[in-house]
Amino acid sequence: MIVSLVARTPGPLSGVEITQVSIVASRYIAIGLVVATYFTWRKVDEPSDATDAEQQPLIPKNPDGTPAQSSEEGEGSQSTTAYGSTSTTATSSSANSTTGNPDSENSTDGNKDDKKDEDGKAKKSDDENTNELPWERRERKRREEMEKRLKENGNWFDYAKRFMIFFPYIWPVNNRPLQIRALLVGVCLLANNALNVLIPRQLGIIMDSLSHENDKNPWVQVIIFAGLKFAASQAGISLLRQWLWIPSISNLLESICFSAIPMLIDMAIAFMYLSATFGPYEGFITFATSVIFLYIAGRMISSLKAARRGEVSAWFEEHYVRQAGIQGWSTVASFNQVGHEEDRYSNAVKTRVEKSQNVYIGYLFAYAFQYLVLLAGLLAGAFLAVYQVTSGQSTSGQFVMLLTYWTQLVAPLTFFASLGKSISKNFIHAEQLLEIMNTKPTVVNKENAVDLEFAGGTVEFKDVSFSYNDKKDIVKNISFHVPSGMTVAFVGATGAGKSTILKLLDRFYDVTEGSIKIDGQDIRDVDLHSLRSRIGIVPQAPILFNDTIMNNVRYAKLDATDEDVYNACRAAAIHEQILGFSEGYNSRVGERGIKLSGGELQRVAIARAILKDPSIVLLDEATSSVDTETEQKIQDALQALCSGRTTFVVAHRLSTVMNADSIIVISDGEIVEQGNHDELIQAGGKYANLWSKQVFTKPKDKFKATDATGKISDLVNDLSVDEASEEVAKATEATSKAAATTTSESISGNGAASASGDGANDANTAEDDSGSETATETNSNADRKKEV
Ligand SMILES: Nc1ncnc2c1ncn2[C@@H]1O[C@H](COP(=O)(O)OP(=O)(O)OP(=O)(O)O)[C@@H](O)[C@H]1O
Repeated sequence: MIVSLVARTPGPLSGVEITQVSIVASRYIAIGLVVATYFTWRKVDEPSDATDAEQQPLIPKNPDGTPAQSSEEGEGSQSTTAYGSTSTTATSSSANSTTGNPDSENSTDGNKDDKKDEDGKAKKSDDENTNELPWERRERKRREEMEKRLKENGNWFDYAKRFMIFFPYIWPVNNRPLQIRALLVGVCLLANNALNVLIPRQLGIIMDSLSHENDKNPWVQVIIFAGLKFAASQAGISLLRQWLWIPSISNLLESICFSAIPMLIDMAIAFMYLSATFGPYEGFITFATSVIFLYIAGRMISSLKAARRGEVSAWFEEHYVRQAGIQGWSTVASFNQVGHEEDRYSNAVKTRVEKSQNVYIGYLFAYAFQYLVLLAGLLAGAFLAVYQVTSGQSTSGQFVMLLTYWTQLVAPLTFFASLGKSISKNFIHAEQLLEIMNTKPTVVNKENAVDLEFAGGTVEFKDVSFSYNDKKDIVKNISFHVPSGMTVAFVGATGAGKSTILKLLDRFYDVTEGSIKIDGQDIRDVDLHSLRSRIGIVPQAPILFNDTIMNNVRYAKLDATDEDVYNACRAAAIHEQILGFSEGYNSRVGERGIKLSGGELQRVAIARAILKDPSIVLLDEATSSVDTETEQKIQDALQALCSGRTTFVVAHRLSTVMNADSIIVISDGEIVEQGNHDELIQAGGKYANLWSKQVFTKPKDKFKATDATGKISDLVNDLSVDEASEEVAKATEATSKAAATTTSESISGNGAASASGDGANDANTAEDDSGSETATETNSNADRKKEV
């Protein structure tokens, strides 16, 4: 077009030529807008570089690059015994001897660390955080950018602006080839716009050349027409565009970029071109028709928005009911509720279908009305053109061009109406996504949080209270100090808050009051990633992904070799069993690990923790579902895992925690007793009470053992015969002592009396938590701040 304008004979520009120049100008403006938008957004993200994220292993390394173990072993080995070992004297003395000192030491450490933190903060700017991998930095920046944008106001502009937070997810950030493709796609779209006007124009030229209204060669004009049609066909620019845009990024973006924007450009061109050819009235009619059409389409869409929202929620409800039924199939089957579930699902489907039908009917009426508007516009435009042709102001070829152009214009307009529907649908879905993205996590990194500086793993809980929902305190003002490498066990009634304490340490939740410190650093001040990379947890109910066993175990350390995984599984006493599965390590475990037994699930979780090689170990009922023999094997592995590392164990089976360096008895969120096994048995309080119940069989127990030796007939726990006899003797002695002191001691004696009564006299009596707790609580409140 430019070439033909340059090559033309000099003279004033005709209306058509002015239009052509305008078209070219509008294209460049459009390209300019696209480029400007790109550069505005580009500031949000870092440019890619050779050391880019995607090329790096996903597993973060220790800051010092050394294996976690090496830095801790020195300290841990001083006073440490393995999990399950019984260096009680050393432990308690070391623990007790530091009752005052570590506090002061820690506070000094804390001050030092605080200072260090401040220095660190001053030294390191955000971008200079050398411990941060490029992909982490980019993620963080995106998050920050997103947070900035998440400001909700009521007007339309802000509503649209809120969706800009999706931009980094739909634009190929840091992918230069894809960005170039996107720009080429823009060029293709503009070429399509040009073709939309050139084809009808060419048709008019052919008509005029045939009727000798111009002196052009009709043969050549037909060839040019064929060339333009080819370019506009599925084999032309459209094919090129689709090839360039194979990586589809999002429906919404495609709809806007490939349909809405080109259509707006088409409208602008049509207005200018028809004004130049038939005069301003024709252009005005076209413009007015388009605007009225789009206005009505917009109104219809917004009036149907509520119905669409209803349809989307019905769709989600249907999906939820189906998923819940499938996931809980065993509950459904065992409670004979298949019929109930079928009804629930069919009701959900019925509701969704009804809502869909309402929306569909609404759209049908909207389309019909929009069609009438278009028809009225065409009629008005055609009447005006007919008048101009009959009055000699225009040629018949131009009339043909008008009709053809109108048809071409109607197609994108009608498409735009349906596009409005899909855009509105996408926005409604995007709203739901926005809601999720707007939900702030309860635990987040503090601004400029620094990495945890690990120095052995000393853990301190200071006046910690916590509640899940502000209504009831689950953990109440607890304090204890655990020197590095020690093993601490939490025991107590179900629901007492034991698991919650472990979750607080792993910072799944932040404490409501008080503080938790690791090596003198408040865990709220350290980077969450650096904290969790130090902690390995075996949860009470481990959840596996619906993937192979190999991938599930490897999840703890994505770059672990197969051999590493085998070793971890061997240590967790599950290797042989996995080999026995039909596809060995490649067997899939099903949704949440449903295809594994409870014991297998726990052992896979233990293998995962072993593979992670953490510095602090949290075992929450880690072996509750395995049989005694297997547990014995796992204990060896756990012993190796916990050796030299600060370990927290929650267990109901007391035989698994009796060798811990310190045992803390929790009742209703409070520490009611603490000490090692012997001390607690001697104290004859709640622990002795629990112990005696686990050691003795109940007199009325119809499963009382009747083996040949008869020696172990009184034992119900999983201790060896010798151990058991010894423990029974100890327990009996302790409980008798406690009973003897009952009469003379008023406060601590209540607990002892309860233990004695329960344990020695009536082992079958149901556990009287409240009775014995009052006394022991009072007694142990004074000791609450005692160190482990
Ligand atoms: N996410 C949560 N939201 C609200 N309450 C919770 C949540 N998790 C646990 N709780 C409540 O907190 C209390 C303590 O739970 P926790 O799991 O810590 O007990 P526990 O001593 O470990 O019990 P168990 O021995 O049965 O595992 C319980 O009453 C429980 O209902």
